[in-house]
Amino acid sequence: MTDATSLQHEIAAEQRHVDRVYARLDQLRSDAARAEKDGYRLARVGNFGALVERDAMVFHAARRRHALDAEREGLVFGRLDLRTGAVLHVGRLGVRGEQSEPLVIDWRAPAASAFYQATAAEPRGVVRRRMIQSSGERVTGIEDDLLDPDAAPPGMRVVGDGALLATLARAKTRGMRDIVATIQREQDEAIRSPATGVTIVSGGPGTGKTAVALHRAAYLLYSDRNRFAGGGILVVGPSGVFVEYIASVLPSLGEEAATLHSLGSLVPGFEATRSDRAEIAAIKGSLRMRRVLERAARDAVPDGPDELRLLYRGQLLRLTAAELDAIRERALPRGARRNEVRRAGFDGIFNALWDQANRLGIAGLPTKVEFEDDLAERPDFRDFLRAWWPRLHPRHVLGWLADPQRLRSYARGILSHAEIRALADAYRSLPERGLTIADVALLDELDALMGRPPQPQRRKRDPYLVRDGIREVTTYAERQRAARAAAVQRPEDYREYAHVVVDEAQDVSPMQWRMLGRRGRFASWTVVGDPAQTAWTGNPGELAQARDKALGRRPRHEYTLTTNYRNSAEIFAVAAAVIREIQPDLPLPTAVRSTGVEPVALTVPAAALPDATRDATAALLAEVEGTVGVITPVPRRDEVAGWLTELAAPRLSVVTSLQAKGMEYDGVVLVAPGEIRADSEAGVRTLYVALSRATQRLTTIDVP
Ligand SMILES: Nc1ncnc2c1ncn2[C@@H]1O[C@H](COP(=O)(O)OP(=O)(O)OP(=O)(O)O)[C@@H](O)[C@H]1O
Repeated sequence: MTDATSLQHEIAAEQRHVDRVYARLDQLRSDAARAEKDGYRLARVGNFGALVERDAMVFHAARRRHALDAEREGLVFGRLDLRTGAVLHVGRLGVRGEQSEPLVIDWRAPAASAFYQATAAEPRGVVRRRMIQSSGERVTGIEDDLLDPDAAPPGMRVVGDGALLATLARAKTRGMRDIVATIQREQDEAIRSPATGVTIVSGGPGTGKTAVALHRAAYLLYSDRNRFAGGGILVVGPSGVFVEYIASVLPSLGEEAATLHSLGSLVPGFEATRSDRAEIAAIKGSLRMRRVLERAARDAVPDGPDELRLLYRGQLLRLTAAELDAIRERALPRGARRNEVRRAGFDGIFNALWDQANRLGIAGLPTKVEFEDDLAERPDFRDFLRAWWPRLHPRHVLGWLADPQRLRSYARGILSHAEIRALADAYRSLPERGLTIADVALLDELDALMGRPPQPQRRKRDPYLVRDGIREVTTYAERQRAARAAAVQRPEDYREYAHVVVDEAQDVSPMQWRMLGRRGRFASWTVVGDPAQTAWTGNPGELAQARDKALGRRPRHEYTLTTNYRNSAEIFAVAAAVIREIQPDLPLPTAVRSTGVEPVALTVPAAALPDATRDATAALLAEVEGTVGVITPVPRRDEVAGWLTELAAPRLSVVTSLQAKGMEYDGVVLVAPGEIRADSEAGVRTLYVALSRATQRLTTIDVP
């Protein structure tokens, strides 16, 4: 038999199995749909036992039907032939036949781990591992690894030459793809790391850290659904662009119980996308900001009343600015939260006025309680209290930093003069340009410092209320559904996640670690990053301290990934040379794929930059099938996007070097790399990130 007929023969054999799986799937799906309907019919029988039965039936049937639909595409992707003679198929979902025999094993199940873990050196009972590629329901290719030739039965065929490389070479869509069929051993170990404690995954560019983090979320949800779907999994990435890029992976793994956020969107109501320059980010991210904010959170409100004058029974009662400040400070001892102790402030005012009224010997003074009631009824007095101690939103207090005088008084002795000047400059544009990503962590800190204003008591949620007006929840299934809906719409400031995944962790500042820590107090963690790619130029000691505090004393499990699956070897060589300039001994991953195409490096006069960028972008759009990213220095993003309006296409993105973090494109045009390099102390590292985004083609265009 020739290689080609041998391959066709094997494909046909796998197709038979795959057909059987889909036929069974259709049967299960219609069973599930029928069970759902029957469940509802059972309700009419009306006895309690029938209702419980119906509940379970409807709930499981609906969930199952949903899973079957979501995972249909390319359901079966692997096969193991074991020494024992047994054959296992591995897929996105477990499917059993009519006699309960496993037709497909879920990739997350322990029995499937050999599919990812077995190697020729350590075959773990696997003789042949087969990857099955399909398009829809049709098997299109097979790639085999013979792991234990001595145990191979006569006639066992081995075909193909590398599913991984074939997959890697395929063009990308805008979103990240799931790698479930080709997870590599070292990645699998990190994915299946214990569910408790902190799992730390590091590795150079393109080693699959993000892919691992997302598959780990899916794995955790599978291994302990109650715990992780109940509490929820929070996945945090650096930017909105990045979160959009990875968002498609989790649902495609069948998991929707995860909440995705960027560091700029973690505080409800805010969606910051703007980055600060590195030296400003270093100030805003420093733990010293906590002390600056503490002072702000205790300060008098701008434009608040600076004295109180009140006529009471013909006598003037008066509190001066100094007296008002003293009352505020007494009512707000260190550690007290301003929004929560308003009442104490008001009591301070009543007491001071009462003492004064007594001192003045006002005729016919009523009891203290009546005196307070008298005052409380007066609109002018109520207006005073509201203006003097308003309920403050963190956004108001952060806004005070835009006033250089206030900023100076809060930061004196904490930040250096130069830092205060730089920060004042940066905050001058706050009213027009809005928050930056780094500001969001400061808002969160202020929120923690000031507390929530006491809210009017909400009416308790009626557990039997399904939706407006529909109160009849009689089934377990409906309650489950209602509970799940509630879980997805967790309260806005939900902070009790069961697991927190932090991607691009090298860029999380100390203040951002505090923000994350508040959301993961009861969580286990997966922290994924590459220190060589950091843009952080602040104090490294502070960073380690804040991170350790957020992660607590939980046991740590560390993994390092060593193969770069993204870049062609030619492209990674250029990126590697750049990082070697500052870290000659840094262990770098090995890029496994060679395209034979060298990156193009152009230098053009500044005036020619727009044309050169346009030409290079058009050329890459023609050369690659998938996405093209144009990466620019931060201040140039909009200008460069303006040059490219005629080329606008869904597969073309223009992003800053900071937004490019974690991203991947088939072709990359890097504009003005020299400016990125010179931008800050972290410039070389940011350039390293930008140079390692492309899978196939890279063109850099510098200006002299
Ligand atoms: N086992 C694998 N099979 C197929 N593709 C893979 C595998 N591992 C990683 N990849 C692909 O390699 C690319 C890089 O992966 P990913 O973005 O997760 O890397 P990373 O380590 O997070 O990179 P960076 O640090 O540069 O942001 C992605 O396209 C991913 O799908």
